[in-house]
Amino acid sequence: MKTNTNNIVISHLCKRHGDKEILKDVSFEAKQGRITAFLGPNGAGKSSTLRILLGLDRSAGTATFGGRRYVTFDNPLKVVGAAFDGVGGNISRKVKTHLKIIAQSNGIPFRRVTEVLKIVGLSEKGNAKLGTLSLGEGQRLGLAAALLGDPQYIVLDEPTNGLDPTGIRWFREFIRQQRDLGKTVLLSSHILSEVEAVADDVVIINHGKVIAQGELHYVMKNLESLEDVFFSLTEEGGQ
Ligand SMILES: Nc1ncnc2c1ncn2[C@@H]1O[C@H](COP(=O)(O)OP(=O)(O)OP(=O)(O)O)[C@@H](O)[C@H]1O
Repeated sequence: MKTNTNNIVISHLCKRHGDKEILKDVSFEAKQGRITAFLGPNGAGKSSTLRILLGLDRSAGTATFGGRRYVTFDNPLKVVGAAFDGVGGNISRKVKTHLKIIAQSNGIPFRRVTEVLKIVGLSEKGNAKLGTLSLGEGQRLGLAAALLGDPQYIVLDEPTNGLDPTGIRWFREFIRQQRDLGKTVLLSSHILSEVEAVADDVVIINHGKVIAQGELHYVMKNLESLEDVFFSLTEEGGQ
């Protein structure tokens, strides 16, 4: 049987900040063609894990894309698309220019800028200045930047933060399309109900420790919602 290698594999991450152990042997996989939601309350360790995955921080253990660490890719944007909070960039710069600068520094043709603006529904905003974008438009621009290199892996930290109901609906449709294209999607959230509708698999982290993982319907068992799952697990000693 052919094994699928386009998975994100997080393996035995351990991390301390001073006396505080913030990641305690964190291990899980995000599989190709599936949406994996990485869930947990504020301060649980989600961003710390994603930062290590994206080579922005170090720790014991390994975090790889298809068996390779992020820092080993020559043109990472062509392999991994990531969006963390905020767009960054000069607020007086045009949306198109912002994306062109990212494209240029990653060997991506400019025509891709028009394509990604269309994918995220921002075609009309190409000449708008970054500083004039709404929160939701900024989120879409972050996604556009992540998609520039048509990456296999999509890693999004709190992608629905600040989106209104229309934006959340749009995002769900968008991320399902990416999954159906065969991408490996990992997204973090502390708002369980916002990812419940799209997640195939879930990983729940609390106090730096993975307390549950598996297919959404398996983890939810007979409970009504992920909120119920989360509270039942943490009340039973998820510390
Ligand atoms: N540089 C640092 N120095 C000290 N403590 C840190 C540092 N970075 C993170 N932490 C701590 O590590 C823990 C995990 O933080 P992290 O940002 O990974 O959580 P999170 O699950 O992403 O939370 P949120 O949903 O609020 O973004 C927190 O207790 C945080 O205070």
